[in-house]
Amino acid sequence: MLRRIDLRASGAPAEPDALASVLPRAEFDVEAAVEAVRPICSDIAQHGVHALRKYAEKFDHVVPPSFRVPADALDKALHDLDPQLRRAFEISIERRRLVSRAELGDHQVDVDVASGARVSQRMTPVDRVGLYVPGGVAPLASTVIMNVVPAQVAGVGSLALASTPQREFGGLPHPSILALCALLGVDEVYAVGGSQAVPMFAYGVPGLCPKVNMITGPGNIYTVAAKRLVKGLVGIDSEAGPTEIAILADDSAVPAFVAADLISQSEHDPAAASVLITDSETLVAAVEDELKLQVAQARHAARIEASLTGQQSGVVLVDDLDAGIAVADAYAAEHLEIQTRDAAAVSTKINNAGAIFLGSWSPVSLGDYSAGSTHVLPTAGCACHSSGLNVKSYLKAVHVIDYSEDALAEIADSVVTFAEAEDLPSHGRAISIRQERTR
Ligand SMILES: NC(=O)c1ccc[n+]([C@@H]2O[C@H](COP(=O)([O-])OP(=O)(O)OC[C@H]3O[C@@H](n4cnc5c(N)ncnc54)[C@H](O)[C@@H]3O)[C@@H](O)[C@H]2O)c1
Ligand SMILES: N[C@H](CO)Cc1c[nH]c[nH+]1
Ligand SMILES: [Zn+2]
Repeated sequence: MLRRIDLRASGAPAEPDALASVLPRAEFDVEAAVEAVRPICSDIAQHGVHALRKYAEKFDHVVPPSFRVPADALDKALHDLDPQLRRAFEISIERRRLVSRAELGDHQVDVDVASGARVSQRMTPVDRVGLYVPGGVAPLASTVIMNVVPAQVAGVGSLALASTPQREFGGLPHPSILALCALLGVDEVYAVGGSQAVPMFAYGVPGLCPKVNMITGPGNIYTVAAKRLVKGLVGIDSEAGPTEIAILADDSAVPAFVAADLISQSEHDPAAASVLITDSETLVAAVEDELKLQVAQARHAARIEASLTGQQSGVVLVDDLDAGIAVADAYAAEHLEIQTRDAAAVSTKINNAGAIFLGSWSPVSLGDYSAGSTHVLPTAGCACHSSGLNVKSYLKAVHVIDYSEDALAEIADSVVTFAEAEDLPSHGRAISIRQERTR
């Protein structure tokens, strides 16, 4: 089922870039999708609600009676929430909040670089954030938690949240998403799908949604492309697109677990990527057998099969564990599972991954819902430069500079020299004028 990329004894490229270029990746990438969403973004910027209606009809096949979800719909969703599901939500919130508070840490910086010369750093939250929760393929209620909890812990003052309108629910987002918003105290909720919600948040829509300063949350390739387009006008978190799982495994891995974990992430999207990296032919054969059995029993078999057989998925065969580590690092997976002997030790050799799951008992699905970690993670190789969504994503570092007259005098010549070297003498003058005044 999985295509094979055999790097054994072939002198696999040593440089990470060259190695990455022979690994499985999607053909239709974010850059390609940018051209599809560019006109949508400018249409919404110019024509607001009118354009939102047009694209809701086209992509979501329902036009909500009101794009802003009424307060009573939020209350009703929470009231009607199944108690067992509510308990699962609460556990997930509790764990994500515990970890978020720890992420906040103690970031007070006050440094006296010389006598009377102090540089401090204050962390300030982004004022207003637009959060996106995917709902096109499946209603990802857990993504409400992954967005809202760290934003609240960071102290973001104004939170707006959007998710796809659902025909089945009269154009409202899925009730489980609304219930979680109510549970977490988010009352500004929109029934707007990803490639429309991003420009709505970025430009603002008069009479509906005030502009935000930052947009976070995952989505399909179009949602991610829209975020790339508006980046700069607003802040964005990492590009968290179609899900990826890479599993680095040796012959100690349990084939049924490996297959189940590959399938679990393929369930998200025909464009999702599932990659097995191993030096064991025996494991590959056993995983293939398991895939056949397990895919046949899966509710979303067609979607899973499309993902597993797509060119973004595959088995990468390597000579040994060290070669596997190099492949995993070059691939920079959103999720990397390590199912080898001494997985913890192996993980210390990995630099590039959105999140790392150790051993047989920490599958990605656990992280998706209830581990306490984030599930909004960088995809398409972005894990080599970006982090998953966390409390710090919503904070800005502001340096505060406080020098006394004597401390400035002490460094004045140095600054003037530096300014001259850059041919910016007026910069130097702003220093020397102060020295003249005080003489
Ligand atoms: N990386 C992460 O952290 C992470 C987390 C959760 C989910 N995901 C991914 O999120 C995605 C969820 O899929 P979804 O479809 O439900 O996402 P979604 O909610 O982002 O997409 C639905 C929206 O896509 C837009 N759209 C659809 N077709 C379009 C087209 N042809 N042109 C322009 N826009 C179009 C519309 O706005 C539609 O409302 C999956 O790919 C999943 O793997 C990623
Ligand atoms: N695996 C997804 C992150 O890529 C997150 C998710 C939400 N629900 C289920 N899974
Ligand atoms: Zn998932």
